[in-house]
Amino acid sequence: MSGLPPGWIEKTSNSTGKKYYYNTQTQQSQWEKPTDDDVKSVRASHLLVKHNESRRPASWRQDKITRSKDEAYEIIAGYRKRITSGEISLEDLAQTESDCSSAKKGGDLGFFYPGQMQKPFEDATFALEVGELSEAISTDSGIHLILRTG
Ligand SMILES: O=C(N[C@H](Cc1nc2ccccc2[nH]1)C(=O)O)c1cc2ccccc2s1
Repeated sequence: MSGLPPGWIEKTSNSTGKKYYYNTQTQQSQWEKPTDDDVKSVRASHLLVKHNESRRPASWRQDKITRSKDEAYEIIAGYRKRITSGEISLEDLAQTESDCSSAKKGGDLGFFYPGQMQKPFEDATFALEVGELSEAISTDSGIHLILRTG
């Protein structure tokens, strides 16, 4: 396709008048036109615990979410211990406990590129190795645990 992958824009060099390409997410620039396979995508599953400051304090499990942000952090810390001890998988725990609509799919969000998810979530996910579990990550949606799967 003639367009550019997400996050890339075309610019013209002031000195040479030549076209070059700039990635607004990574602040990198290059002369070559980026192709889709240049932009890495990642796959992740997550468990979200919303709180009363969440952008949408409601979910499939609770019409009105009233817990505080601190309580949400405590709950996530407890879930993280249970997952890292091997007692339960993130996918199984997300099924019943996640306040995201992805809960039914064990929290699987599928593949995504830079610029598609809220920045703190994206930065945390791209910093993980495949198979690695994040610390508690806060976005406007609530507090997340993220497992990078691809
Ligand atoms: O934004 C979503 N759900 C929101 C909660 C939420 N906020 C998020 C912020 C970053 C990553 C995942 C997130 N999920 C909701 O249900 O209120 C998404 C649900 C799904 C389901 C399948 C694939 C992608 C997505 S993104």
